[in-house]
Amino acid sequence: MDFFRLAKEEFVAVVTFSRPPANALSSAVLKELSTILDELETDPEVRVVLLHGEGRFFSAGADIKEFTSVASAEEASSLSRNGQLVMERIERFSKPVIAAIHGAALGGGLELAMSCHIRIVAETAKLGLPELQLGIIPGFAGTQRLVRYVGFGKAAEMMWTSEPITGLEAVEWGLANKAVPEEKLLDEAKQLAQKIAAKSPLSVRATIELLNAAKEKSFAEAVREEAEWFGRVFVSEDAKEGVQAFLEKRPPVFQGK
Ligand SMILES: C/C=C/C(=O)SCCNC(=O)CCNC(=O)[C@H](O)C(C)(C)COP(=O)(O)OP(=O)(O)OC[C@H]1O[C@@H](n2cnc3c(N)ncnc32)[C@H](O)[C@@H]1OP(=O)(O)O
Repeated sequence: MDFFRLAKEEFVAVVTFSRPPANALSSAVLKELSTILDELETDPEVRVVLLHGEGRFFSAGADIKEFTSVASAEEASSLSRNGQLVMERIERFSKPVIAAIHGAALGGGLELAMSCHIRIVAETAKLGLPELQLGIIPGFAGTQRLVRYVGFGKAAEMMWTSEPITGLEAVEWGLANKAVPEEKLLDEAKQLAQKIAAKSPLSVRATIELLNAAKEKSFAEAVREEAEWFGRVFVSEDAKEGVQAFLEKRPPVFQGK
């Protein structure tokens, strides 16, 4: 691996993005991230993925230096589509993906963070979509995900001014779950990851599918799916264990079966 390091701690895979100086998202980075996701998806020892950046930033976005070799509209569209597919893969990943964001998550860096299921931010982190400053637009689905988190007006303002918001503002605006002092960021994110990893991977997976269903299906269709998932999960060994543990007044131990 050239751009990421992987450490597994008690069902949590900590994925460290390390591409100095800015953790810029080149095509090669996106390809490697995809390969890592393939590996983590089938690893039974991994129940939650925690993504963070090494160095000064989570990620300063797509690799601007790479843009100079993009010659045509078709090539640029394909760069955008390729990034969108990786982001979509993360949003649909069968295990929770948490982003721990410090320094800056700008452009593609914020688009990556927005495709994760949960964002924990450093209070002082800067989050923004500054692409219009470069005379371009967000291309890794940022125009669509940002508006879902913060609404039309704030999304428009963030893009049109190119000005980032702080981690604290991101929580106020609904873009991040929790803001903490930067020195506590990784610990807080790991604690959250551990809490989720203690749940049954089957019920967690079902909720990811259902949360994503809200994105594209009608309410009626999605709640029908909820009932189907409810049935599937209800007859699992983990469901028996959860109920038994409650009755025996002890914490459940889930096996993912
Ligand atoms: C479809 C997706 C599209 C996109 O994502 S477009 C990109 C959107 N992102 C941006 O526009 C952010 C660009 N970067 C910045 O605004 C600033 O940088 C920062 C705020 C992140 C940091 O500013 P400061 O602390 O003054 O540092 P520094 O000297 O500007 O950057 C440090 C080194 O990092 C490189 N760098 C920063 N961002 C990128 C990037 N997105 N792609 C490639 N390189 C980047 C710089 O060039 C420099 O490098 P060197 O030390 O060699 O001069």
